[in-house]
Amino acid sequence: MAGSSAKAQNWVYTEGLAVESEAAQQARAAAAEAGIECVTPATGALLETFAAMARAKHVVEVGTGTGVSGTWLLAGMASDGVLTTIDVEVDLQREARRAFAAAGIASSRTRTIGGRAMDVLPRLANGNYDLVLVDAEVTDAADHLAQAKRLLRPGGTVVVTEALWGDKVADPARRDSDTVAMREVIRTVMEDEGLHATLLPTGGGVLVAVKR
Ligand SMILES: C[S@@+](CC[C@H](N)C(=O)[O-])C[C@H]1O[C@@H](n2cnc3c(N)ncnc32)[C@H](O)[C@@H]1O
Repeated sequence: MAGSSAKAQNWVYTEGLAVESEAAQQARAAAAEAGIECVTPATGALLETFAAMARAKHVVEVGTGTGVSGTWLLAGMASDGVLTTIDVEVDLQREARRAFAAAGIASSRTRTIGGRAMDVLPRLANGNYDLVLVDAEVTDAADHLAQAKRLLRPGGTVVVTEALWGDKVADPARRDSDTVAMREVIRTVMEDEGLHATLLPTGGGVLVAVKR
C-alpha cells in the first residue's frame, strides 16, 4: 500500500510540474464546459517534448477536441511545422482554433479537418509525418494506429493516449469491451516488429511507438 500511495504522489507531483500556457488552460476550460476529456498537463508536456525531439514539421492528431493537446504539440513543433487535426465535432474544433490563435499560432500552421478519422486518414500521404497522436474512441484505436503506421516516416512516432484506460487495463479482472480493446492495441503495438514501443504511466497512460 505504501508503494501505491507513493506512486499516486509521484503522479500528482509529475502533473504539477507541467506548466500549462494560458491558451491550453482556455482550451481545457472549454473542454470541461463541453464535457469532453482532454490530455492531462503532464501528457501535454510529453507531447510537446516528443514534437521537439523530432523537430516535427508534419504532425497528425486524431481527436482535436478543444485544442489542449494541439496547443502542446504546436509548442514543441518546428516554427514552420503544420498540425493536421481531425475531429467529427466541428464546434469543438472552433474552440481549438480559438486556443491556437490565443497561443499566437499562425493559421497557416494548422489544418483542422472535420470528419470521421477513417474517412480522412486514408487521404493523407504515406510516410510523410513525424508524429501521429491517436486520441479518439478506444474502439477505433486499432484502425487509427494502422493508419498512423502508414503515415509515419521511418523514425516517426505514434502516441496513443488513455492507454491505461481509467486504470482498468492493468487489472485482469476488468473485461469490459473498451478495456479489452485497449489491451489488444497495447499487445499489437508491443509485438509489432516494425516498431520500438513502450507504455508510460503518465496521465491516463501513454503508449509510444517509433517506426523502424
Ligand atoms: C478525448 S477527446 C480529444 C481531446 C484532445 N486530443 C485534447 O486533449 O485536447 C476525443 C475527441 O475525438 C473525437 N472523435 C471521436 N471519434 C472520432 C472519429 N471517429 N473521428 C474523428 N474524431 C473523433 C471526439 O469528437 C472528441 O473531440
